[in-house]
Amino acid sequence: MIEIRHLKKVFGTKVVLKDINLKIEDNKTTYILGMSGQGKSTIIKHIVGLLKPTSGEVLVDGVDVGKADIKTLYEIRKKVGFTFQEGALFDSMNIFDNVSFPLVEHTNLSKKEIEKRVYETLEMVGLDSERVAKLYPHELSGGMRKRAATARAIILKPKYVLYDEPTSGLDPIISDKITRMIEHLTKDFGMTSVVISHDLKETFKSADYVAMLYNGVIIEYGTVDEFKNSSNPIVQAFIKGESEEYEKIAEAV
Ligand SMILES: Nc1ncnc2c1ncn2[C@@H]1O[C@H](COP(=O)(O)OP(=O)(O)OP(=O)(O)O)[C@@H](O)[C@H]1O
Repeated sequence: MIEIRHLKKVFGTKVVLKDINLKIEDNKTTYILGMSGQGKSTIIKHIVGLLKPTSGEVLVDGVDVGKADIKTLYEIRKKVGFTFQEGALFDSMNIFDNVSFPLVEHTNLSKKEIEKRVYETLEMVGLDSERVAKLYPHELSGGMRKRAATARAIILKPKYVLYDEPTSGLDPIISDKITRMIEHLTKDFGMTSVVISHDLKETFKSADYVAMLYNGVIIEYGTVDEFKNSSNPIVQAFIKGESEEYEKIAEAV
């Protein structure tokens, strides 16, 4: 399980995360929602140790990531795959080299075994492996690039996968396909997915749990139905996309 306890993060004088408490259930898909700039990416960067908490802790299977030494961090990164918005793939490498990169870095598998695993994983994310392996990222569509980035994130067969806005910039049909891919990886391969999103349609389709971040804390957490029925006015304004209402409440608190 991933557990976040009293996580606080301050950049300079800016308090981005005040007191985050969240348990990510195993083998489920948890969506983290919130307006731009609220700190959603900042939360998941703590899970893989790319950022250190100002205070509080992030535990991955009981191990405190913020206090982990390099060797422990290396083990955690094998367990937690992630795809980030920026720099998801290396532009100068073809898809095969991009996807095989973690295997080359973290394992002693033979060339033949690596090849087998890369091709299998490309198929798992719904890509035609023979066709895309030799292509470069710029030769793929946006949706295909997200799938290839996911292939790289899951190539080490991680227990947890973190997705940073996997459907942003994609049309509704491709977004649906990406959501189905995440569902497939969670349900059929027993992964635990954490998805950062603004996309309510996709969230409501496939989330087991939804957490909403606002003003440095998680203001709502529950199943999709619980979330939709939240009595929190900020959650309701966010769901309805009512900017005036949202700002009015935000100013009042
Ligand atoms: N390394 C950093 N140094 C300084 N400030 C940072 C750093 N990383 C993030 N921030 C600031 O923290 C805030 C939250 O950023 P973050 O990217 O986590 O938000 P987000 O909710 O994921 O936003 P979006 O939905 O737009 O991606 C922003 O104000 C950002 O400028």
